[in-house]
Amino acid sequence: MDNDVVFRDIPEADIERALELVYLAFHGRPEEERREHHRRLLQGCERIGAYDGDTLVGTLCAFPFTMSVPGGELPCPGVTFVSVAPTHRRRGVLSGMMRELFRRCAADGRPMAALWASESVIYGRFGYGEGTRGLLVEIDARRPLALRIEPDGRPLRLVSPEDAPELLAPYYERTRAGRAGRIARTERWWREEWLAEKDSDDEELSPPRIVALGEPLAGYAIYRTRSGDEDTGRPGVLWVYEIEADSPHVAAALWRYLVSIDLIGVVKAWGRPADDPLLLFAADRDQVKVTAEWPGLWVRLVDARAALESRSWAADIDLALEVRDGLAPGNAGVHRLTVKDGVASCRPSEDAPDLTFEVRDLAACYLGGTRAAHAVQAGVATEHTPGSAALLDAALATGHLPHTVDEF
Ligand SMILES: CC(=O)SCCNC(=O)CCNC(=O)[C@H](O)C(C)(C)COP(=O)(O)OP(=O)(O)OC[C@H]1O[C@@H](n2cnc3c(N)ncnc32)[C@H](O)[C@@H]1OP(=O)(O)O
Repeated sequence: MDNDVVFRDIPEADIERALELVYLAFHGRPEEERREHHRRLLQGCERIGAYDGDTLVGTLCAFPFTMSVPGGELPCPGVTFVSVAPTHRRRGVLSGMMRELFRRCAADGRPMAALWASESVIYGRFGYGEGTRGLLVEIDARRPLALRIEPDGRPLRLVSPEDAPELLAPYYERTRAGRAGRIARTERWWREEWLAEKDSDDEELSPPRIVALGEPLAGYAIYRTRSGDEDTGRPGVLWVYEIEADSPHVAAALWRYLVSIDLIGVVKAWGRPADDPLLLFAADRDQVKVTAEWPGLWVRLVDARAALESRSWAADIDLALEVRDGLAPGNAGVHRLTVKDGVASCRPSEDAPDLTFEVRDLAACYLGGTRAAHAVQAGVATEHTPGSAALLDAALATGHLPHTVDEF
């Protein structure tokens, strides 16, 4: 650790310096409109800086999110704008900022943190585990979508981006309760992150289009399109940003609509969950292909006992869990997890452990997306009492896999 570096709040007056450091680290040179957007985001964030004397050499910011967990929700810093000056790399600056974040979380009762990683290799060492996975689904749109089920026959309607938050936000809140890993979206988040006129990564894309089905709303999709190029033969592309539906029949109607739009050769959906019903109700899996897969949200249990007590459980259980954690000392050791009539208690224990996890693997299991038995089979967790991983999995089971497309 670099002893000359101190970790403290980045005051408002240093936001401009923080942005310069972030652009330096990410090799960016955004236009003023984008910088202004970043400025506003940073103003709303908790901001931890690493200062070498007066020089800002590291930033770690966090959105004050509330995140769904099975059966409830938790306050959850959404870690973002992480950067270290090229002159100060690999001297423990990020490690120091992370420790400072965990110290603050433990002090003010925030049992978990989450982030999206620029590189998957970085955050496991800090105890973050893969909380959600995303699939890239590509659909050949030169022919109608072949379906095994009947699509909902009710009419579809287009909704303007201006009117969309009022219609979609209450619906999204309901889906959030059924899927762990989803943040509560503010009106500003809807307008600036979801429904902005321009896509920040690809300005060639159309404004967002919103299609809705049902009154009251039974499902919606948000998408953008890019026209094809006759000279090069590049097909028109439709990017699905979000699709949510009450039933597989509503989902089928939305997907069929998206695939049937004229002058579009391919529909691509980014970050779909592995349990997307489309993958089962599509009649021709040569038409609907998963072409990539990656970790989405990385989750950190800063106070594992509080986090375990805060989620719902699918079965009663009584196990001694050993957790290995070098960065959040309160987590390290054996904890007796008892779930009775759906209510969990988790206490420090002297018992011999039934299972041993690194905190990152416990975090991966926490939202329900990774099975403890897989962690044992992969050799990254140890089962001391035969059958205990299966018992834990039965208790952790959720109706839907955790999933989010809110990248931050
Ligand atoms: C949530 C987000 O914002 S994701 C964005 C992350 N930021 C970026 O990718 C911007 C460019 N990169 C950077 O600014 C820096 O390299 C950072 C922030 C990734 C790392 O900062 P550093 O201060 O160098 O990390 P630090 O010195 O604390 O590293 C701790 C350990 O992680 C390892 N590590 C850090 N970054 C990386 C990496 N990109 N690849 C592999 N290992 C890494 C270090 O080697 C070190 O390992 P050790 O403990 O075995 O010695």
